[in-house]
Amino acid sequence: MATTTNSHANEKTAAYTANDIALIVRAADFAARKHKDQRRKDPQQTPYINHPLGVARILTEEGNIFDPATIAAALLHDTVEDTKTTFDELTEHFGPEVMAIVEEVTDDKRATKAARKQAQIDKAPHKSHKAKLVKMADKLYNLRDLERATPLGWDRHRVREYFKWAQQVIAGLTGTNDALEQTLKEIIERNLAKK
Ligand SMILES: Nc1nc2c(ncn2[C@@H]2O[C@H](COP(=O)(O)OP(=O)(O)O)[C@@H](OP(=O)(O)OP(=O)(O)O)[C@H]2O)c(=O)[nH]1
Ligand SMILES: [Mn+2]
Repeated sequence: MATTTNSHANEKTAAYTANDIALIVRAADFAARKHKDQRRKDPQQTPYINHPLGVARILTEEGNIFDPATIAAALLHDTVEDTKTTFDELTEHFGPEVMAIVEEVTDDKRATKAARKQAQIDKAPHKSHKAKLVKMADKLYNLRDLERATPLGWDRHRVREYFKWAQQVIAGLTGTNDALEQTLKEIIERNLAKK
């Protein structure tokens, strides 16, 4: 575990502190307030906060990841990209490590959509271990969401293109977490096998 500051950070038996629990609850509360007026693109218009909460759950329950900074960053991962939150605010409330993970998974909204999509493919292999974990869980959540319900305005072609693009991004994230990689491989193969 060379990439974690606490060598037990991913073990369920590690001694977590009051500060660790407080950090995670603070992140969940902050994200809920920042995303409060946003909805997902599914026909039911699910509250947006379900997504960051689900990404964090994928890390704990499927990835066996319990590093507090990684879980806090998962909860906060779309706040800068999709709300008015700044990186300075994240540093102020959550410290430089959590901010830096969120920064690594935040697209540059000044770039065109095509450039952002290509940048995710190109930059994936160079991300830190913790950022790769958050990115894998983010993709897994979104692919499951696509399998469950087609976003408003999307057709089968667009769904398929998202699966193909996600496969390319994920190719650059491998060697990070076996369980998440296996689950991603299965959902992508199952969906790209569809006509
Ligand atoms: N599958 C799915 N995605 C939804 C839904 N509602 C919102 N999204 C978000 O839409 C983004 C994917 O849609 P795109 O058309 O590719 O991207 P865009 O929003 O930037 O235009 C994801 O952003 P992201 O989390 O930042 O990830 P990504 O852009 O890295 O894929 C995902 O979280 C939904 O109902 N289903
Ligand atoms: Mn996301």
